[in-house]
Amino acid sequence: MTARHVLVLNCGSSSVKYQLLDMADHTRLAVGLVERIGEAAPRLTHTPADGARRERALAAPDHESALKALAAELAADGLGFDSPHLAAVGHRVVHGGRAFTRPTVVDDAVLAEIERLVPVAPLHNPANLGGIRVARAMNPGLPQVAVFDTAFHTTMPEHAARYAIDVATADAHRIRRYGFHGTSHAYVSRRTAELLGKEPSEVNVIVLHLGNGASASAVAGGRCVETSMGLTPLEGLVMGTRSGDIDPGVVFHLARVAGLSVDEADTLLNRRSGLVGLCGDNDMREIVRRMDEGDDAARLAFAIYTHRLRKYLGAYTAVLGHVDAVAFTAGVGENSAPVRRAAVAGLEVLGLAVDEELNVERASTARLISPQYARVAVAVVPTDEELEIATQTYALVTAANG
Ligand SMILES: Nc1ncnc2c1ncn2[C@@H]1O[C@H](COP(=O)(O)OP(=O)(O)O)[C@@H](O)[C@H]1O
Ligand SMILES: CC(=O)OP(=O)(O)O
Ligand SMILES: [Mg+2]
Repeated sequence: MTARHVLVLNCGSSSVKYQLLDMADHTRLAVGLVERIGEAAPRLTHTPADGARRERALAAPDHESALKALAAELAADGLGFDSPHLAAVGHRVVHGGRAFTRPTVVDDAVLAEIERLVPVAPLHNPANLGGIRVARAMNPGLPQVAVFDTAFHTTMPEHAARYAIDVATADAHRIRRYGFHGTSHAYVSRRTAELLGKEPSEVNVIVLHLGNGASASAVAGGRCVETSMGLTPLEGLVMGTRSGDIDPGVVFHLARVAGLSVDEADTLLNRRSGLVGLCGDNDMREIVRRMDEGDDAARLAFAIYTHRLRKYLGAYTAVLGHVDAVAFTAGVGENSAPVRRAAVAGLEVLGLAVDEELNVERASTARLISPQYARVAVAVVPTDEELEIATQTYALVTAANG
């Protein structure tokens, strides 16, 4: 019997998302979420293959008890960490620095390197590490594979990855553009090539991953050459709660004039800025609804968000020289026709336009929304980070065993 199930774990600071996939046909055997870890009233939601959702409150003050609880749910269906069908656990690890350019089977040296990267990803890597350690303890014989958000971006040329700051300081503290959401950018750029009937090596694609976190990438012939997130996931596009691009002088001003500590400035820019800072909401559905009712704050937030997208489309067109497609993905990119319309508005000069009838259609599969005559294809391409993590994990462990 071949073990061909892969459990994918995405451990965030206050949540654990998980999926169990059968790699023979990519069916989801279980999908679940533990949320509000370390906060009041943590909850677990578990949906097995038959769709009969189970929910329960959880006394989970930490990631360890969250993982034990999700393992118990899986075990109840005979799919626990000791299942003979389970080939590996694939972990989303946000920061892999420059060391990790591909998925990696975790051993003590790999754990130590991920730990070494905590100072450049203090919000993400500790939770990712916790997930790996607990999963390993639950079944020490099972391969644990780390799949890094940063890996896809390690092909960026130095002139895109380096900031124009003192080189010695940058090197001493590993300050450079790493980029994130790489698993999604890789998957979506590949799917976009497929949609065009081409090989990834034949096309240049701009991917706009617009979820709660949001980032853009320029992908030339299947390789990332530029991306909007930087040392941390704070740079670039306007996000749900993060500011994206800002004059670094703002931070000095907040410290010297507004009297904020470094941690307070960090919290302001990461958690109380972006859409939520501008209008009090970070859900794009709510913002569009308020805008339609004439709400000025919502209208301005939407305008700032989409203005930033147009700037990046222009910049990345210049970086790539020739663009075959722009792909919208993640929660906002896949679902918000108004955002897609506004993001390309006025960019006919770049060959960009959407066909409004196609744009407002609702579908869950990859599709083109540009008019037939358009020079550049505009596409909506649903991302699937879990499937991509599972695929990379399975490929690695089957190659190792074969
Ligand atoms: N139908 C919709 N219309 C507009 N925006 C939507 C819709 N559905 C989801 N979203 C947006 O998607 C966001 C979440 O995106 P998602 O990719 O799931 O985020 P993440 O994985 O980063 O948590 C929500 O904050 C919401 O703004
Ligand atoms: C890196 C990052 O921004 O991730 P997320 O979108 O999951 O917050
Ligand atoms: Mg997501």
